[in-house]
Amino acid sequence: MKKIAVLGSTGSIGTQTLDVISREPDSYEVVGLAAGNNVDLLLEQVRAFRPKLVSVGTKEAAEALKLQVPSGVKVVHGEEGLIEVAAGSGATYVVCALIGSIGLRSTLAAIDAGADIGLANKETLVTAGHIVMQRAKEMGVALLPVDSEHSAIFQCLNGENTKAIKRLVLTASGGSFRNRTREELRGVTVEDALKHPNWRMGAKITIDSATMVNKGLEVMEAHWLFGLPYDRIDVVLHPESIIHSMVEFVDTSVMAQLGNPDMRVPIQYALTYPERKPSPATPLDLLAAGSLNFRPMDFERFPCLRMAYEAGRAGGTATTVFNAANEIAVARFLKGEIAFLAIEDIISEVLSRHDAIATPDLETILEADRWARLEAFSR
Ligand SMILES: NC(=O)C1=CN([C@@H]2O[C@H](COP(=O)(O)OP(=O)(O)OC[C@H]3O[C@@H](n4cnc5c(N)ncnc54)[C@H](OP(=O)(O)O)[C@@H]3O)[C@@H](O)[C@H]2O)C=CC1
Ligand SMILES: CC(=O)[C@@H](O)[C@H](O)COP(=O)(O)O
Ligand SMILES: [Mn+2]
Repeated sequence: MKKIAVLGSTGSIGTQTLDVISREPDSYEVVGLAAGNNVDLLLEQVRAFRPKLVSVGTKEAAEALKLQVPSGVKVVHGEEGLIEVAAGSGATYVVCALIGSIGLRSTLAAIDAGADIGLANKETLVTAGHIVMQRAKEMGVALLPVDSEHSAIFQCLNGENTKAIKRLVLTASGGSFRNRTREELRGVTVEDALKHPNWRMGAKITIDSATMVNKGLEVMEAHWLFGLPYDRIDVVLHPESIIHSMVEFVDTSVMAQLGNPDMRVPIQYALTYPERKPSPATPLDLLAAGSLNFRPMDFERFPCLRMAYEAGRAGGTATTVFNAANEIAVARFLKGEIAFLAIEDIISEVLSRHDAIATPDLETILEADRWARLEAFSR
């Protein structure tokens, strides 16, 4: 039986993780849950899964929750609370499903505690990929990708020698505005931006998908997970989101992983690897799908993806700053403070004011993250 902690249990990935877990109650024991503000849903989860340790965003929320949880459940809060659930709940497997670089320190804490990691929180790798990968290697823990593209690549690789890989091809749906010109992006609303054509996800990643920042973060995530340089990681537009990504090998063979868009499949694979189990997802019917389409990526139309490659190639704190500036810009767009196109302007301006530091230590990364957030607030 796996002892599981879920960081971000009330979110899109967190709730789907608990759905997967609830279908195999004899295989998992939930020992820790962590959330932000959604105390009501967290309380429901506590009642259903009976973890011993839970964390919420604030002290006030923790005080309220303490009055309602069954006796014996310890309630903690804040980033230290996340770290306690990650490293002090007795979990042997931690699902990192927080949104944003707030997931970095708790993911590192889980690795240091020797837990295997199911990693959805891509911002952690973008922010500090060299530290996370090195720490996982030193601790001998598995870092299993949850993100659909990286799970697809992981499944296609299936133990192949990295030397046999020619390139990775990440598929991109194009997001909510894929059929609009740049001119047509002026004045788009938050509501429109939140309508992803294929996936139902949290708000931040849905906006990232529309700006193509999500694919940029995923290129960086692939760089760290699979150890390939940026010129061997490509992106292709695939509006159906049925091929989740591909690997081209040196002998010209291409392996692809296909399936209907349903995150419970990669979540479950990360939990059961190397085994496969039946899934509640709807089986793929290629005859019903009819055709699969592909278009080249247009870096003029999606400048955030170009900036992501540039930041990735610059390396060091450039990717930290790219991510942090984007997090603030997206939060401001969601609050209605800035226009959709201002997201890319903010990322560009903040990056242009930053001199990247190569191979930064954790404190340097946290400092770059703080600096970029302040800069992005003031644009
Ligand atoms: N959703 C998807 O289908 C996919 C998501 N991913 C990645 O997975 C990660 C999670 O995404 P998603 O599930 O969509 O995000 P959501 O916004 O739906 O969920 C985020 C979770 O993190 C919690 N959280 C946010 N801030 C804090 C904080 N400061 N302290 C404690 N908890 C916090 C939220 O708690 P609360 O709601 O209680 O405030 C919630 O549980 C992201 O990195 C995303 O890029 C990758 C592939 C697909
Ligand atoms: C489900 C998942 O993994 C998301 O990251 C998804 O990839 C978003 O789709 P696009 O970024 O391709 O629109
Ligand atoms: Mn993805």
